[in-house]
Amino acid sequence: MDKEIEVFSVNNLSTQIRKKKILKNVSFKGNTSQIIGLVGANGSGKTTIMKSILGLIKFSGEIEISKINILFNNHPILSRVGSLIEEPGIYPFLTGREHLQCFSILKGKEAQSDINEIIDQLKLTTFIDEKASSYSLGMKQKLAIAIALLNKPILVILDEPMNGLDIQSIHDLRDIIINKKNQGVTFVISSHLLSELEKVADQLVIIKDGKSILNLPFKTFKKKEIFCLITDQKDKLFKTLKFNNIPYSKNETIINILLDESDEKQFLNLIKENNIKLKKFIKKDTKDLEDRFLQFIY
Ligand SMILES: Nc1ncnc2c1ncn2[C@@H]1O[C@H](COP(=O)(O)OP(=O)(O)OP(=O)(O)O)[C@@H](O)[C@H]1O
Repeated sequence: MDKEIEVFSVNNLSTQIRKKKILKNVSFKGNTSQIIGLVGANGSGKTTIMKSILGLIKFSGEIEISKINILFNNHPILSRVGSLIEEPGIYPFLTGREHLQCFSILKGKEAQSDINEIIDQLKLTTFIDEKASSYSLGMKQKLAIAIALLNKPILVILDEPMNGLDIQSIHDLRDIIINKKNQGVTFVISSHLLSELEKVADQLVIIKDGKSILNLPFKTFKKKEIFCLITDQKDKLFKTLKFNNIPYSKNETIINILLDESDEKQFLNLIKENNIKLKKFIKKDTKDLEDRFLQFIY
């Protein structure tokens, strides 16, 4: 399978709710068999991004799935997109199987085998014929994931899919995601469980205050060092960082950058060449992935 085929793209996505800017020029994309991990603090804008891709809210910018433009309320390609956003919408008076039947757009034998395969893979057999009113939080979550995987989607969007799942179920879900990815499905998954996300995601997109501040392979994020900088010539520094494709995050005073350790000297030369004076330049010690994430974005 050709892994370079683009499945979706988000370009300069911006949204506002009652004059409050929520998303600011977010851009990223996903190819066939790629899993994009969306990570960010509470309220950073992950769910809003997912809702925009699904055409559920108004936005400016451009979103394409399979080269077809997604607009608010006009999204013909979405029959090929599975999603779980926020609370799973489950009807208490229907059984799990009836939910799957309602949401299936396939017909006859194809629909039946799609439903049976998903029940099997997600290990839903013991409760799928019970009414959903008797389901625990985790069971509802599993059913909602099953609905998202119905209809042989090309793209699956999962907002916090591990919510409420036990250890075995998280393990099973991971296997299913990887299995589907190997069959060519693209995923966008948000999670606060970095160590879980790391096990499946290829690409890491970090969202901070409605902006995509980092978009790089997960492995690269793990490998690179974080350096902390302070300068009075911020604009000049940002220009240099952008021009040289050096990932950075910033707050009022501090700028964090990601570099290969071996590139430290080269970077300092670059700073010199651009006549930028640094007041501080130190390598941060990071214990693990979580610490690395916290030190980079805050
Ligand atoms: N319906 C709404 N009305 C007003 N503000 C909203 C609405 N929906 C979202 N927001 C605001 O948009 C911002 C982004 O919210 P969003 O739910 O996208 O964040 P998130 O990254 O998914 O957060 P979490 O990790 O807590 O789920 C927040 O500041 C939130 O308060």
